[in-house]
Amino acid sequence: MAVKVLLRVLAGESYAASALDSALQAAKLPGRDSGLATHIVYGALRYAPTLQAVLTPMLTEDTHPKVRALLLAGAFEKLILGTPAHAVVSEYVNLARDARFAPPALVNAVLRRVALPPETEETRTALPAWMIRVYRAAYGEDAEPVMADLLTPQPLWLSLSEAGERLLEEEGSEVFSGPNSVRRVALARPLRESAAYMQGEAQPINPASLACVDALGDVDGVRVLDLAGGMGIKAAMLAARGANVTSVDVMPHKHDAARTNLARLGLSADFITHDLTTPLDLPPAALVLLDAPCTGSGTLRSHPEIKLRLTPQAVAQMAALQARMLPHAAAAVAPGGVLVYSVCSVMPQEGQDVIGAFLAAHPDFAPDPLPDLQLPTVSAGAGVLTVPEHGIDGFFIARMRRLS
Ligand SMILES: C[S@@+](CC[C@H](N)C(=O)[O-])C[C@H]1O[C@@H](n2cnc3c(N)ncnc32)[C@H](O)[C@@H]1O
Repeated sequence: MAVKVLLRVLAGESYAASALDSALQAAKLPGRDSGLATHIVYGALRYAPTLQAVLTPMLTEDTHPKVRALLLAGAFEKLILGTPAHAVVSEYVNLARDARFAPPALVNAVLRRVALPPETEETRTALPAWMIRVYRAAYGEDAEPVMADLLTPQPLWLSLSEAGERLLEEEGSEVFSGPNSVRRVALARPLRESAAYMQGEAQPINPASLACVDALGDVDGVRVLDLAGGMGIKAAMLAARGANVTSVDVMPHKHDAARTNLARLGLSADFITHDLTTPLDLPPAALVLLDAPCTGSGTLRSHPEIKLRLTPQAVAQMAALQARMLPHAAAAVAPGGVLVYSVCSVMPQEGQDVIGAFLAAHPDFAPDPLPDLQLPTVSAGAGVLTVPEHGIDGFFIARMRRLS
């Protein structure tokens, strides 16, 4: 199952999370087996650049993607997970033969021979040189532990009410501490089957994602525009804090998912379908959040496949889209009001550069001090970057005030 999921993700057909989720739901594996399948999929993707560097010279250009996916999983088990080599070889040869996935003799030869490459920065971090430079520039001395952390399994973060915490513990889940109202949780059963989730007492959210909401300050009783609101994770947090939320996104099906999720949480918001690269015809609001579409480069621990696809050209394209959306978000801010811009990316082009160019062209806006985000951050131009360590995502967050 892990190999089939890897095949879909490597072909660019799906993100790992959704491909794995549907495969796990269909397969109904016992808990330990689904844990192992999850570990193989994410681990193989996290280490893929390093593992592919040693596998590729042993293959030919026309080696089938199925064979590549199978060998990637096998190499991960042998070289990173530390499964005994003879067990990996025999299991993957059987799999290749029984599932008709690959020529067994090839699998046997490659998995016997494959070994870790000599250590360089790139093989150690499983990141391309240009991304290593981005991490070093953003985090300085902290870059090394940050990049090491990106290779480890991602914890589950839940925003929990007291009742939610109690319900999870009653089911045998472990609830650990966490920043803000978010807790790190080790689940005893799938989240969607837990009473806490079904009763609307738990919402998955990364602490850095919640920090974007924190950046708005006190929202209780305030009308808030949640621009690029997507499936409404931040809209839910805003509504839970008493905001009167209008969520805008270009994709109507995301509104449906957001409405369903808000209803589960006993919350509500208004939804507007609109392309934010064009003017937004809404009365100005005191608080506006633009959580812009981005490359997701700050989420490599939970979405390791992103690093396999990301190119400097894709970063530039995303930055151009963000720069087109920001002035329309700004026009929706009432005089004296606040605009928060956030992206789950650590690329300077999508964060500080977009904001720097915006502020230079809009003298009616000025950087405004951020409230305490309760997370480690480093400064990045007129905003901050959260430090993507210990399972916290890397977000760029800037807060600006409209002066007139
Ligand atoms: C980072 S996601 C938003 C996540 C969301 N704020 C949340 O917390 O759940 C970015 C969103 O931007 C939306 N988007 C992309 N291009 C857009 C456009 N031109 N106009 C409006 N929304 C757009 C995408 O559909 C996506 O939902």
